[in-house]
Amino acid sequence: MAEGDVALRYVTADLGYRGRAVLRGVDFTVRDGETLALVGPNGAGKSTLIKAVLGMAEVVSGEVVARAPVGYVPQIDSLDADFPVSAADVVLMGRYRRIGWWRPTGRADRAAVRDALDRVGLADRARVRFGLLSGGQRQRVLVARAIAAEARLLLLDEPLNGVDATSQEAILRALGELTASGAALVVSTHDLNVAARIADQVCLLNGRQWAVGAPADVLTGDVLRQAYGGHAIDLPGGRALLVEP
Ligand SMILES: Nc1ncnc2c1ncn2[C@@H]1O[C@H](COP(=O)(O)OP(=O)(O)OP(=O)(O)O)[C@@H](O)[C@H]1O
Repeated sequence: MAEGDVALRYVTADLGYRGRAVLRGVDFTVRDGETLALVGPNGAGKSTLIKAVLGMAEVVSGEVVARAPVGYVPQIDSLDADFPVSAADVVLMGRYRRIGWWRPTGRADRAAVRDALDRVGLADRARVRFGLLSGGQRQRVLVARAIAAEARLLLLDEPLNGVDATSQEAILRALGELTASGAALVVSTHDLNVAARIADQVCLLNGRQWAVGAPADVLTGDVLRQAYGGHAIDLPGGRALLVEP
């Protein structure tokens, strides 16, 4: 298979806040049609790596080059669920970059919203208030918003965190369709089984980039033991590993 165009590249990047790096040595490339999974313990720097693309964290040194337009799916608990809008309204926000928020929405926008909700299995929830949906359904709406935006590079921060099994499968199916259509994805996850299942590359973080490569090369006991000092982790294939500090 021919290699896709570069969608995202980190070049020996140190990332952080107010001039202080919290994550060092990030160095990888994601191409069209590829999924890169970000894994690592709490506080490893997964969100920071994603936020550096969006200008929400600082590139202290090195370089981060992303191809626009970028879609971002934030952690669900960072949102105000009482927001008085419907699921369809939230998805429509993904179109604002294209139509300008002050312009009336057209038929094509409404069709794009319906299609995006359908792709995450929520076509029948379009008019339901966002805050009345379950956590998993809200997460699916946010994925639909990124789909409606027609972004070619999507950054998803823990999209499966606290999500029920039905929503998890709907989200993973939608992500698979996005990469099949040529989008590049970066997905952070605590779940190494999910990483092994969806990723072409896995990037293992803990304050610095410990490893990046094919899942079979990165998700090994030896590599994980080094990066996750003092944590119990679930390995792909249902095995568990207790890591001594
Ligand atoms: N706005 C901020 N200002 C300063 N430091 C921050 C800020 N946000 C995060 N950090 C610090 O950066 C480090 C990495 O945090 P980050 O949220 O990127 O990790 P994470 O891997 O996403 O963690 P989690 O899995 O718990 O969400 C942590 O030490 C955190 O305290």
